[in-house]
Amino acid sequence: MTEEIWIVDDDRGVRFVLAEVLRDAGLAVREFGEVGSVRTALLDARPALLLTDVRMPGEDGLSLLRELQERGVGPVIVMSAFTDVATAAAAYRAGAVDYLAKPFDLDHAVAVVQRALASAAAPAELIVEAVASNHALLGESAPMREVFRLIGRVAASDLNVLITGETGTGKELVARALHEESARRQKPFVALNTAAIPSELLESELFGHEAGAFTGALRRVAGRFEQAEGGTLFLDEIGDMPLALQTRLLRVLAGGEFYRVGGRELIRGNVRIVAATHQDLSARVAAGLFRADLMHRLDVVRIELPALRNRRGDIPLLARHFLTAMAQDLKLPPKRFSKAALKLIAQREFPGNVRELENLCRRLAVIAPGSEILPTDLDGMRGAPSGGDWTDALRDWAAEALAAGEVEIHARAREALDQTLLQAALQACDGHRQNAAQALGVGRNTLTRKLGTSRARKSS
Ligand SMILES: Nc1ncnc2c1ncn2[C@@H]1O[C@H](COP(=O)(O)OP(=O)(O)OP(=O)(O)O)[C@@H](O)[C@H]1O
Repeated sequence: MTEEIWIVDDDRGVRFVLAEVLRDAGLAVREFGEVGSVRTALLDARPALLLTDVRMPGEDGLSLLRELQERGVGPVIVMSAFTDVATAAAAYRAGAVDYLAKPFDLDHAVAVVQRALASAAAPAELIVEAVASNHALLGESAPMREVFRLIGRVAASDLNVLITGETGTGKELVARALHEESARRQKPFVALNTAAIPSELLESELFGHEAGAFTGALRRVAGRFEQAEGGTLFLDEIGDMPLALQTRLLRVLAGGEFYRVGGRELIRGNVRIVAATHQDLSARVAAGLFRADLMHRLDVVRIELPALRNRRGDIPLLARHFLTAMAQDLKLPPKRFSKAALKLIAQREFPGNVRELENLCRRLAVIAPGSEILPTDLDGMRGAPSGGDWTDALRDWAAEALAAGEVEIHARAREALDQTLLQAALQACDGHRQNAAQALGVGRNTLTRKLGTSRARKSS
């Protein structure tokens, strides 16, 4: 008998089109509208592969998935319209080999099924196929799918995680997702930014203090460790932690016990540590600024968040999400991006990463006049001054001029700079010298003199 693909979905339409396209691909298919009938069928048959929706009336697909996992039935591919990191992580935890975000492209669905069948003999590598959502952590690029996969894998464990990535790449969101996906989710998630707190206060901030421990300590205060009891403590910018405190933290992590500042009572804590840094921690270790043993203790699992410029594929999804969310938050009429505007945005550099994109969308939601955002709305809306383009060109020019043995290149460059700025300002101010001088932040006389020099040069 040909081995069958089983499709479990309460939506008859989805079952129908999926079954059709799989049959067209030469596969045998059997359809189920609910979990109960799958259970009955399992009494005398086994599928080659099972595709199941996660949310169905009555029993859901995830409990079926767990059950199949225990009985060694698989592989299973999960389908869901709730394509957030939480659903993806839960699916992988329960043993799914792949994930299809609804609505899915049918060719893509066939490819995913064929790939799962091909690798069914070998232990399947878990891949998030397409995760797009209106939940917190968004992304559909390959590097972000890898991040989701890691979150799904390690969230349930108590392993310490180190999240690295440039500023604004979403490190705190990942820390929260790790917490939300863990058994600790009912307990507190406590965040502490090590760089934002003066070093002399950091110890009592972390471990708390007793009344009278230092001047001004009137009452006993619980530190972040105690506040996070049973939950997750997120230590942001860990690379900036002073060395003395690193030693103390290491001892606490090794022994699981600590004293409040000025206290005698030994406190035993049960806290999962998730740390983050935008710095190269190994370089800090090499420079003697960070303890190697502490790094190893924190860096049990590492999640590296890619810079936004290295996952430009995520920009349209994020931009649309931020624009809609901002309009909703601010109770403004909804706006959307024109294709051309979105294309321009996706080409930007974003040194401030997702945070910078979020800020840009916030401004567009408020400022752009029409309901459709056009390329012209982006004029003058730099996330951060780039400067990169022309200074790069200047550097190349200088390198060439020097290589060619030219002299007095500084004077020539200054002259070119002055003239370029002057002409741009005059043009912007319709030739009005006083306004142009003001716009540039130079005196009118300076402007006239500089214009004079250029004329004198040209006529000589
Ligand atoms: N993948 C993402 N999906 C949706 N929002 C995101 C994503 N990544 C970042 N953001 C948003 O961008 C902003 C910055 O994210 P977050 O604070 O997590 O970055 P960070 O890496 O911790 O930054 P820093 O190093 O400066 O503390 C937040 O408002 C966050 O909600």
